[in-house]
Amino acid sequence: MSKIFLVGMMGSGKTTCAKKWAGAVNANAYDLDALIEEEEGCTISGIFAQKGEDYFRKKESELLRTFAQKDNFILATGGGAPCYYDNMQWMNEHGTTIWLNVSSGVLFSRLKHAREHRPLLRSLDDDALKEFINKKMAEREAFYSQAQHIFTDKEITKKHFKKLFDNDDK
Ligand SMILES: Nc1ncnc2c1ncn2[C@@H]1O[C@H](COP(=O)(O)OP(=O)(O)O)[C@@H](O)[C@H]1O
Ligand SMILES: O=C(O)C1=C[C@@H](OP(=O)(O)O)[C@@H](O)[C@H](O)C1
Ligand SMILES: [Mg+2]
Repeated sequence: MSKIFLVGMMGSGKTTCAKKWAGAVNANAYDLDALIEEEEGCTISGIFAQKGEDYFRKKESELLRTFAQKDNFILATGGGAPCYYDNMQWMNEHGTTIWLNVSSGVLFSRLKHAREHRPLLRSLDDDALKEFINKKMAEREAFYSQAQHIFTDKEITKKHFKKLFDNDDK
């Protein structure tokens, strides 16, 4: 049974990879941000604006814990999820964790075109975005590095992902 949690910075590809990789392990793809939006009937940006980040973090942690009752999934978490409450420890205790460890240059090139839906990035110009990425990576690395598996840029492929679980079929 696969219980897989993808963690990493905004723009590392968690949402994209969960969808692309789910089939490789016959699992269902979920996205924590999408589940929060569904439950709140509001976009992530709207939740941040109307209820604040603390409220969002609480919801995020609560919804994460509903995965204790699920099986056969690959969950794309939000970039901040491992860094609040004891979420990272919880994920490590309940499944397999993978850190998509993408370099800051690649994150910048992706995020500069994808600021709109990310409330923490919205108001940043290019220089401020670069600074934000470096600062957040430094702060969050202590959490992300607790993941059981670490994929660096070139390893972030379906083939590399599938290899991790090949033994499960035998
Ligand atoms: N392996 C990849 N190669 C190139 N672009 C990617 C890759 N993975 C994701 N992207 C792009 O990067 C952006 C952020 O991806 P997303 O999956 O939303 O990341 P996250 O959920 O980690 O924030 C999107 O525009 C997506 O199309
Ligand atoms: O890094 C963060 O604090 C956040 C990342 C976002 O998810 P993605 O990592 O999927 O962009 C989303 O949860 C929210 O905007 C906050
Ligand atoms: Mg995402």
